[in-house]
Amino acid sequence: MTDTSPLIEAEGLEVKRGAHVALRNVDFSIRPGEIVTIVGPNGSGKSTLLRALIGAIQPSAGTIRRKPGLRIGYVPQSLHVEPGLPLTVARFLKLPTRHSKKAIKDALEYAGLPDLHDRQMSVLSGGQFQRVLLARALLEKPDILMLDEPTQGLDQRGSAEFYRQIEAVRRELNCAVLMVSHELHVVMSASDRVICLNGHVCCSGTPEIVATAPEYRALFGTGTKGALALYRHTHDHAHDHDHPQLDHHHEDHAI
Ligand SMILES: Nc1ncnc2c1ncn2[C@@H]1O[C@H](COP(=O)(O)OP(=O)(O)OP(=O)(O)O)[C@@H](O)[C@H]1O
Repeated sequence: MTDTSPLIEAEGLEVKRGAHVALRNVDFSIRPGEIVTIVGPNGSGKSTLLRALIGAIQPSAGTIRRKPGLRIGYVPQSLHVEPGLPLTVARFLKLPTRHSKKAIKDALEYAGLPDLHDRQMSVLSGGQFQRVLLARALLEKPDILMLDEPTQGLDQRGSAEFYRQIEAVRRELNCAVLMVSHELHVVMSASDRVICLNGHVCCSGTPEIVATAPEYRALFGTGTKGALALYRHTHDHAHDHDHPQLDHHHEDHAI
């Protein structure tokens, strides 16, 4: 039988950054194959939550349980690569752990970059660079992929394409996805569950439930309504089998 127990589970999490309490009383869990998105205003603790779940920051209270042997693929917001440094994509992907040529080729393919092997890192476009970071995370064969605002600096189309790639990766590799994003309209409709954070969990649930929650509206207003519907109209065919809980017949009601 498939094991659907949570990959990571946090209870009563409190995380301090210096004297500042960045997170308090946060409960969280993610199951195999789920796409969960964290939204919230600047400084609401989104990156802090991801870093605590990875184990990069110690919580000051509460517990985090990771499934034994859990493999996490982490895609950071950005990464500085010395511009003058001659470094091909393939070599970059071998740092710091060596991987076989085949593994690198597969990872680039999953990330949507089959031909970029020998390209210099310094000449990549923003979208290509983020996909290389995605390929690097995929090399770890993650049970869960964590992305911290991975489309910063990409234009709207570039980020929509990036998120579609993430959905394709999830389908093919069957990994869970936990991401932080500001692009509510794109990301919320692609998620199974959305968590709205503001130092604590304001509200959480399916994109529809969160978009209509008063706590969410107090933070973001109702401005995502049109964009959320628009994205659905454009992409609902591709998403139907992935998100059976999304009912496309009710797009006109007030979300
Ligand atoms: N090293 C640190 N020392 C002190 N305070 C910190 C540190 N890192 C983060 N903080 C504070 O913790 C809070 C949460 O920061 P975090 O980066 O998690 O927010 P975020 O929701 O990811 O923000 P953004 O959307 O702007 O990226 C912020 O108020 C921030 O100023």
